[in-house]
Amino acid sequence: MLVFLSMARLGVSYGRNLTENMLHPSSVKSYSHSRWRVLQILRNRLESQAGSGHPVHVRDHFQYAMFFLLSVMCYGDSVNDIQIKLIKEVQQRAFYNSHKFNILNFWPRLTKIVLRRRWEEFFQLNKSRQDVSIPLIRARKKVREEQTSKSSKSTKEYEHAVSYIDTLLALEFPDEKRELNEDEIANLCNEFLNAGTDTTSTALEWIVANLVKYPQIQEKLFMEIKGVVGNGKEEVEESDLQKISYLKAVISEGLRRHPPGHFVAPHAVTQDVVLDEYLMPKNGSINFMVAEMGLDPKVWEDPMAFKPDRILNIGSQELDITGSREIKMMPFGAGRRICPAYRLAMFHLEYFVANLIWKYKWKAVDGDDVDLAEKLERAVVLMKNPLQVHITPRF
Ligand code: HEM
Repeated sequence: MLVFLSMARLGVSYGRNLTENMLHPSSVKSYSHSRWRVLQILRNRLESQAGSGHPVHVRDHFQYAMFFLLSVMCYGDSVNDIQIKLIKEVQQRAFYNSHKFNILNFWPRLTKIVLRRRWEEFFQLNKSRQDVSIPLIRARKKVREEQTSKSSKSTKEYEHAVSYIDTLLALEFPDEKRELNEDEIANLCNEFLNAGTDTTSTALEWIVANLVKYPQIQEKLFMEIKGVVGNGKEEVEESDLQKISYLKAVISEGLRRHPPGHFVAPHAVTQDVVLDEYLMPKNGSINFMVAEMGLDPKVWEDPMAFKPDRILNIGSQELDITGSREIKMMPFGAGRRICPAYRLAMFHLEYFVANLIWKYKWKAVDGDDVDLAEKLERAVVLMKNPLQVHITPRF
């Protein structure tokens, strides 16, 4: 457990900074090839299920797409389909079992005796993640060394894209004068994938669910995309996205109404603070009710409704989702510990929503309304009844 806790600290001080660096717009741009590749894979998966005549269950396809994309950003472009499936399998097993291990944080000396089996299970699970991660780290290291020794002349931008591992391999602890070891790198990769995949794929499912439930909003979005992209193009390109203001409004409204996490990670109070006559003592643990904020009727009129126009109507003062000017909603947290990948997540949501709506008409399964009931699954709030749809190619 000590290993686990020290990695949590590493995650804060180093992992966070590095995640921010590699998610800088200039690094993100070099992944456009991978995004296009993942979009093709996602479309093939959706179409092959639609072709069977059965409704399409989107969740697994969306999760797979996000695992694929973030695995490439983490381990480099050479990870293959089989490896992605393995990464997804071990990451999800760890994620869905994580609640069982919280208790091990308390009195480790005692739990090592009375909960010996659970400790074994925890180490086993951790080992299975490392067994998948470490060969990928070594493979990436080799690719990088080969690229450097050949001083590769490839003009393909994606072959030079900096992966998360590259940034970790280049790191040296200033005080200890040592590099990160493989276990530490693997743990930071686990954090990267864990924090980024289910959150983004869940947000995608909620947003598409609302576009299925409200076909007039879906149609409006389609027409707005058409106005920018024009006829005859297969892809909504990344440079098109920022021109479609209704798209950003749909995504923001989706995150307001259905933030994937209803809380942020626990924070600590650094000094005694009195708020509304309540004392929050120094070192007290504190959290924020993210979902409640987005549904506050004092801030949002008719808060339960899905109305992207309300975001457009905010006007010239664009909605601030980072909480730097005001806090009306904070799906990514706010302040110093805001999600380091919030721009990337917004960008992925815009890219996939735009391209999926551009390519297909999405309809509810005959006679069914879309049920927006929620279910808490570990830290993420999912659709209780996973979305099922019919899709028809538009062109
Ligand atoms: C819609 C998608 C996403 C949502 C809603 C989301 C939301 C959040 C929230 C609420 C936090 C906690 C902030 C706090 O404690 O104050 C967080 C932290 C974090 N997120 Fe995201 N996130 C998303 C996508 C991503 C992606 C794609 C990545 C990585 C590629 C990522 C990496 C992280 C990391 C590493 C942390 C921990 C940062 C720290 O320890 O300071 N997230 N995210």
